[in-house]
Amino acid sequence: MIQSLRLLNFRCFSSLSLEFPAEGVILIGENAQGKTSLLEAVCTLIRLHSPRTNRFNTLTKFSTPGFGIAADPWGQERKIQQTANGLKLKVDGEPRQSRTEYLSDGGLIVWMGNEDLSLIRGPGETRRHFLDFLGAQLDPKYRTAFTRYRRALKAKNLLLKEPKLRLPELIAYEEILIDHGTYLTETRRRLIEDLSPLVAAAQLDISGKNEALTLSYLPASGPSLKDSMLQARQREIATRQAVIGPHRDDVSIRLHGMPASDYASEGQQRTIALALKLAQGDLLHQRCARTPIYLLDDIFGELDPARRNALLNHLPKHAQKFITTTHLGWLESTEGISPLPVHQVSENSVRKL
Ligand SMILES: Nc1ncnc2c1ncn2[C@@H]1O[C@H](COP(=O)(O)OP(=O)(O)OP(=O)(O)O)[C@@H](O)[C@H]1O
Repeated sequence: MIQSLRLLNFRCFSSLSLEFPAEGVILIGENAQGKTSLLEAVCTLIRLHSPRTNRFNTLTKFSTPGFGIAADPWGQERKIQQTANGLKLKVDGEPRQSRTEYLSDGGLIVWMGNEDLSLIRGPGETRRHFLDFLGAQLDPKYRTAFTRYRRALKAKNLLLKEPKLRLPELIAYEEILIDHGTYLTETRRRLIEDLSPLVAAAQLDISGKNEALTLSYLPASGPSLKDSMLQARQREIATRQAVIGPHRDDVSIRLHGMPASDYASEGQQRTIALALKLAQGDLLHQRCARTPIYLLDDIFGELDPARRNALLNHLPKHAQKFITTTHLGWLESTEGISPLPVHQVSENSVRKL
């Protein structure tokens, strides 16, 4: 839970200091006023990750040298500062030497936005990203394996592009990829097993219908990543790119046994996307001591009252919610949310209504 948030040169905000109640807040404003940026700041501070970009530099306000975010999630004082010399991290005034160390006792986030539809319609990358964001929150070793795998994959791909084959180096990178890739593959398989019943339950909750929703993991390798990689080596050398490994995994999402991307209606696809994110939160809530913070970016205007109410009722009772919206037309027909205070975001400043 966050009680106070301070921003310096973050996106469109020069300097901002806000207080939030335990139950959360509704942030209302016209387009391009900074609503999403506020949610992004919370996500970045807690998970060192922005759902909108992989490049921290883009978070810095134009023409300023760097940004800062500070807040007090779960009673700790956390601060991150992006400077010309990189990212500086502090918890309760003490520097944290690495992102892994900073995240080791950090908090949990569930982000829900309209772009979640791409979990159903988009490329495999979006579904891998969904698993990675969850995996890294549940298990710090997952994040380490992911980072090392990605680094080794980049090096292997560069090596495969060299005019002359350097086999011993290629084999050395393959060993790193097999080691960390196997951890990622096994963890992702378990995540899908654990998520499956939760997604089906959330789907039932939101749609109100018994629509059979199933998830299955589609690894881009056989039962042994090592065997698959060895078998593919000649092909990878010929095509000059690494084609085997968790960077090519996918997740199959089926409604009534048919691929949801091709057969589900737009409304059903939206419901499935919500169910996936709710299940993500349910798993975090079940497994971890802390309740996730829910960042809901402009999704309520799009939902009918029944689905909106079902979604809100599904969230853990004491979860803090940050909800952005461009209008409050939906609020009257929504149960269980009226005590949330409303803050107006306008021209890069925020005031309580
Ligand atoms: N690095 C940056 N420096 C300064 N301004 C930025 C930066 N990045 C984005 N902006 C601007 O910040 C403003 C707020 O963007 P944000 O996405 O937070 O708005 P929003 O209120 O969520 O809008 P919408 O309702 O359209 O989603 C936009 O005008 C955007 O162009």
